[in-house]
Amino acid sequence: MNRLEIRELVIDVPERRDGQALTLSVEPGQVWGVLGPNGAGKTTLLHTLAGLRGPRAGQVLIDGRPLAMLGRRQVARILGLVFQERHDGFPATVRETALIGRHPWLSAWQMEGGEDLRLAEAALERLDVVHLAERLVSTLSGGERQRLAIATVLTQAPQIWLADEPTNHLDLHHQSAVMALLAEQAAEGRAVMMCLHDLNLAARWCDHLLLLYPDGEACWGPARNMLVPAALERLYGQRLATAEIDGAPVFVPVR
Ligand SMILES: Nc1ncnc2c1ncn2[C@@H]1O[C@H](COP(=O)(O)OP(=O)(O)OP(=O)(O)O)[C@@H](O)[C@H]1O
Repeated sequence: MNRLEIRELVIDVPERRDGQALTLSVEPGQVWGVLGPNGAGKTTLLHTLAGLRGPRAGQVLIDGRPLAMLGRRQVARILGLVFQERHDGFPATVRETALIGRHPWLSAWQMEGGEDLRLAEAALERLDVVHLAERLVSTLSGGERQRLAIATVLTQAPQIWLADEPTNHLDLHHQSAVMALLAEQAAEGRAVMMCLHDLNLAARWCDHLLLLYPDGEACWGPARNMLVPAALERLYGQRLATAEIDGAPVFVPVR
């Protein structure tokens, strides 16, 4: 089990003054949601946490060790990132793509073995794309691609999940299935942080929330403390009506 710690972190959003420094820990077993309007810096934060871009200030630590001091392979064995956007590099099938998740676990030139194939197959099955295993990725629909991206990270088997809008392109059933998968990952002792645009998915599935405001302001804490209608209305600049269904708050934008 690994914990992700953010210490006095100022993300580098181009052409924006320094935002509030973030200090928080994503503990094994926790599901964090990052909420904020377009351009608030959610993707920038996730990429900073994954070590893909540097912060303006502060540190990202895994189990107390600065991310910058860990090798890329070591990081890739611990931390998985579901990207918001993806581009086809070279023609590959769905199965070959899922198997890319095993690369951090293989030495240079080592072929994937039976256990790697088994993990990939199980992940494809779990994300409901196993029937597409032989298909070229370029032929997939948006939702099928999204499910493959998550299956690839599941094949990678990281202890820390960073997911950028994991429910993008998904129909209602697959949205629920993916949120249930991420909650299950946490219940098994992994740490999960995801960016979400859907407040209601966040309210139902996340136990902690980080609100990122477009001016760089931020607040974070247990979800029940963050799901305050006035704070959410200010976050999105949008009036909301609130109800409660199944014990979770539900927010609907109103005119
Ligand atoms: N290379 C760049 N040059 C200039 N501005 C950039 C660059 N990369 C990102 N930005 C800006 O940084 C801000 C934060 O972008 P980011 O993708 O992190 O936002 P986000 O909260 O994930 O948005 P969304 O909800 O639209 O996905 C945006 O205003 C974006 O236009």
